[in-house]
Amino acid sequence: MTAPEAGRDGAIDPRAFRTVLGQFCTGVTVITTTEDDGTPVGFACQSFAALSLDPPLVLFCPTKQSRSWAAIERAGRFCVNVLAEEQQQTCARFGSREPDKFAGLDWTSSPLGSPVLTGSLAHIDCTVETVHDGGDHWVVFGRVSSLSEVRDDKERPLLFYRGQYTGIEPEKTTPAPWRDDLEAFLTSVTEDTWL
Ligand SMILES: Cc1cc2nc3c(=O)[nH]c(=O)nc-3n(C[C@H](O)[C@H](O)[C@H](O)COP(=O)(O)OP(=O)(O)OC[C@H]3O[C@@H](n4cnc5c(N)ncnc54)[C@H](O)[C@@H]3O)c2cc1C
Ligand SMILES: NC(=O)c1ccc[n+]([C@@H]2O[C@H](COP(=O)([O-])OP(=O)(O)OC[C@H]3O[C@@H](n4cnc5c(N)ncnc54)[C@H](O)[C@@H]3O)[C@@H](O)[C@H]2O)c1
Repeated sequence: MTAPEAGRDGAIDPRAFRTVLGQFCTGVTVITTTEDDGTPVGFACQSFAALSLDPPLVLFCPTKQSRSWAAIERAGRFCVNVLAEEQQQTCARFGSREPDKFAGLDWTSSPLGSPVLTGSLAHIDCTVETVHDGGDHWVVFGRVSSLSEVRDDKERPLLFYRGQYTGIEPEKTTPAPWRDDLEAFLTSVTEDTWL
């Protein structure tokens, strides 16, 4: 496959951007909050990451037109639901413009009052800390208020890769052999250790 070319003025072609950035496989989250009247709100979000351990911060990037972000900004709080492999349909619904994304779904309230989707792998309850400009998106830093239990180490995450949903192979619920080396790398503490 030939490399995507930049436009004549050096601009990056949006399709090429998506194709190349789509090589970066991630998990998927649904980020939720509630309106003042208690109406639940949420959207599918791939651009989520751990940011800081001390203080405990996470980040996500909503598009500037997002009505879910407008609701989160008003509420000042949100809950990150880390999706499990079985939640593909849920993800598709929260990635759509369906008017009632919560219809027929089971959910409970987090300690801060944001929706926790039943069946999620984990959830992270946050307050909005700061908001930064990110082109056509905002970069939102959230302060972690509380963390869920981890359900079961046999559960597998939903993944998004090349613009499609995928998952970890069924038999791969235990660490691969190379994992020992990775573990040693991740747990070695040096001045520039990230985690
Ligand atoms: C796997 C996956 C990962 C995703 N990751 C992200 C992510 O990281 N960040 C992100 O922002 N989105 C992401 N999306 C897309 C997002 O989930 C959907 O766009 C979702 O519908 C947004 O919900 P909302 O309530 O914020 O949007 P809505 O406010 O319901 O709008 C949906 C979309 O319509 C457009 N829109 C809204 N209002 C207007 C208007 N007045 N005029 C014109 N257009 C308008 C916007 O582009 C908006 O994103 C992802 C989707 C999927 C499936
Ligand atoms: N960061 C985002 O806002 C983001 C991320 C993934 C998907 N989406 C949206 O979800 C829908 C489904 O996506 P698809 O099946 O067409 O996959 P796609 O082929 O558009 O996505 C491939 C990759 O491109 C990037 N990407 C796509 N849309 C982006 C955007 N608006 N801003 C920044 N990066 C973006 C992501 O890294 C994604 O993994 C589309 O409407 C897409 O815009 C948005």
